[in-house]
Amino acid sequence: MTVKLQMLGTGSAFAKRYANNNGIISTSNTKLFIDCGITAPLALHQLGLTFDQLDGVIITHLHGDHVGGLEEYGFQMMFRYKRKPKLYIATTLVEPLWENTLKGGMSQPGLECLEDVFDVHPLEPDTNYAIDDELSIRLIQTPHIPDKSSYSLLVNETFFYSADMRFQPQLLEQLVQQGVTSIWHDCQLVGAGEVHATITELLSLPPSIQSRVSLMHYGDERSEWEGRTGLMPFIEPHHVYTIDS
Ligand SMILES: O=c1ccn([C@@H]2O[C@@H]3COP(=O)(O)O[C@H]3[C@H]2O)c(=O)[nH]1
Ligand SMILES: [Zn+2]
Ligand SMILES: [Zn+2]
Repeated sequence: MTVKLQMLGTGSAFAKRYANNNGIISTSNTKLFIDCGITAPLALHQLGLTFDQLDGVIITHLHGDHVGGLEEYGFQMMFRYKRKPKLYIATTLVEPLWENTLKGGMSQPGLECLEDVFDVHPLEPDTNYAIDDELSIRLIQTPHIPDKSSYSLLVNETFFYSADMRFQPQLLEQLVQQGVTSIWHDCQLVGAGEVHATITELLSLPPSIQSRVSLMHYGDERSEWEGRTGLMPFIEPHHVYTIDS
């Protein structure tokens, strides 16, 4: 049983050298986007893939670098490939994704709600969902922007994907105690970490945690930080990682 994760991009929302921090998680049966941001359609094309080669998408929160590609994804699947993609998303985000993000561009006669475009699978947090025999996903609500719901992903109980979150050392400690062996964490390299964990904060983690952390969602200044990130390597865009075996 092998789950693979390939990042379409590993950049922060404002990065220009790296595409948005979106991934493709795959098993032998299923291929899903993890988020589908503004740069996802072009990044997918640059990898030589098309939207119909994926089964659907898991959404973590409603920022453009995570959902800005969904209009093109939905329209391509509807008009080019004639199939509704699966959409795994927190129950709390179903209505706002349509009303606040997609409705302006997508609504037209026959397209009046999210379910008209996607095969919507609402997820409750802290609950494991078997996507297929090899892949289970649990949403964990984590702090990012005040009063705005945002979720991290726990995959097969062993792999934690922060998506966008502020520094939560106790959560990371608890996850490792519960058997998490790998943590992919967003990382702000410059400035104060108001909505993301900073590299300074992540460097304060003990070696027992740091040794399990890899860094993603970083800015264009990554090259200045090579060799200065403690035990935490940068995730490479496009590299295919095995995250569970
Ligand atoms: O209160 C706020 C809200 C947003 N922002 C910036 O906008 C970006 C939106 O995408 P992101 O969540 O990947 O990163 C965010 C930050 O870079 C911020 O600095 N403070
Ligand atoms: Zn982001
Ligand atoms: Zn965000």
